[in-house]
Amino acid sequence: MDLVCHEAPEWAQLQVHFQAFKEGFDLQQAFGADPQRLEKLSQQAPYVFADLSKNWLLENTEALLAQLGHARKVHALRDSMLAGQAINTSEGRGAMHWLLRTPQDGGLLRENKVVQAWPADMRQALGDVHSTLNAMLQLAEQLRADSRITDVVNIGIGGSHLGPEVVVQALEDWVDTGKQFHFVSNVDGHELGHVLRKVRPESTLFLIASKSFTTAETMLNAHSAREWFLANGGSDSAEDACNIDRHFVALTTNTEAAAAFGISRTLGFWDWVGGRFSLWSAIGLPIAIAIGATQFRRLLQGAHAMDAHFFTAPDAQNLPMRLGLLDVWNRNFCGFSSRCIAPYSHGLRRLTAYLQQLEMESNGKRVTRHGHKLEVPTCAVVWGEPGTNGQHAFFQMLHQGPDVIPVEFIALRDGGKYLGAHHQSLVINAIAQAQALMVGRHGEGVERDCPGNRPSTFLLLQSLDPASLGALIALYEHRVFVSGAVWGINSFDQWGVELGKKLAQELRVCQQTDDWRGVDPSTVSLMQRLAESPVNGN
Ligand SMILES: O=P(O)(O)OC[C@H]1O[C@H](O)[C@H](O)[C@@H](O)[C@@H]1O
Repeated sequence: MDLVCHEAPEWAQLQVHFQAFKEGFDLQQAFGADPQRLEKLSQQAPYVFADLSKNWLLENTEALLAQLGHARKVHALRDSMLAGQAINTSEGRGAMHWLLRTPQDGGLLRENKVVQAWPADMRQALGDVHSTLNAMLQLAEQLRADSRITDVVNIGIGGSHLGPEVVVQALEDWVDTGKQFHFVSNVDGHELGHVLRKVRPESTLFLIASKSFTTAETMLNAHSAREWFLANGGSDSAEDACNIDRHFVALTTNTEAAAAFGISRTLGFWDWVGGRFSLWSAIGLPIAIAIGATQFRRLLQGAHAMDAHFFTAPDAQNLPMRLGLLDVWNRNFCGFSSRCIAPYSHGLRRLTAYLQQLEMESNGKRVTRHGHKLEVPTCAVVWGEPGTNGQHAFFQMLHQGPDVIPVEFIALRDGGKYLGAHHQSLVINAIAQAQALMVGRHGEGVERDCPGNRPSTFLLLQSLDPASLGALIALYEHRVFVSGAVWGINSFDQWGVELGKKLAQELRVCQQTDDWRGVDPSTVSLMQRLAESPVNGN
């Protein structure tokens, strides 16, 4: 029987190792004691330079973590992922999002001999990936050239929203269509309503993005968008120029449901693409319309370079492996319950929201994939805001609060087309914050003193271009895989989110029948308050 993670002898070894930190570990002294510290704890991975040296790591911490990784069979699980095996055990599916960015001939995976010969089903899957990709990019180019379309409205939620939104925002300097992009996710009618106020049916393209094509929020928004379209001059007859066929496209694995909704143009994908890993699939259509086929392929190329790195680099130089193990170290041994993400980039302002789904929906679990209960914490809370804004808000707590919270800085070497002085100021602030967290301030009075010795990681991209962004996102995907594998959890399902959806449906039935049997008094009272009209604002 498989051991749960904390029963592994390597786990106990790391607990003993952590004792050294209790006896007083100081980051600045660690740099003094080892002139090679920076070199050992930093690396260049494809498109991403990473400096891990300001973390609570001793000379041999990473080696001990790598031993834990081996004991937890992280590499074997990685091989299973690569072989397309059903590592998403609770749903009986593979997790092959990496295949979505693999070139038709196997690219770097074949060059690096990761894949010698694809088995027939894998060849078939790769062929299907490329036919859909080609069809999607062709459609994207057609739509880009269609000057009658001025606005693209993506309706989707979770994985069918966050990835495309983050990428389109991040690559704003690469958006060259002259079209406006809108992302509607919330079932709160204000979001859709505010977009519909700005657009006209004859110049708007609606993308209905939903892997399942059953998600309540997306379906309600899609129905409302269609009603608005028909009520404002659009038609459901193919004979009219402004018709649903021309103005709605579905992005889904459930092509039948899309057809039943009345959308004939559908781009499909496969159940082995998890929602939060789907921006590389047909769900990426808004990205492809925004930046065009060539740049979309660059996004895939950057991610593929990171895939090949993850599948081939030795542990000591494998960035997703190092970061995934660092996450386990920080969470389980150092006891840090959250991690702050601070992208020093306006383009990456929604990256944290994206990572919250990627990390917390993947690894926010407390049983192993074999059904054993874990007695140790798993995924840290991921939170944050872009810098320098965060500095003028919650950074106070990072510097002087009683809890130690590791911070992850993400910065760009080249700031793009805007004023150099702005970019200099932005990046220098990021570097100075990482320095301040480490050195602290002492001897200036209790209120002013900052304890310092606070850990951080610094990720540096050359620029916010499609390939670098692809690599950055793939880095996070694989890092989450690594920590999930160490904890022994299935990082690819999300049963926890089902419960609230089911209860919302049940409450609707209670409300319709006015039958509240079995429902707790607090819930009943809230539901009844909803039904009452407010009196004097109370
Ligand atoms: O793409 P859809 O099927 O509409 O799903 C959208 C989202 O909703 C679900 O509740 C899941 O928590 C997410 O993983 C998913 O991305």
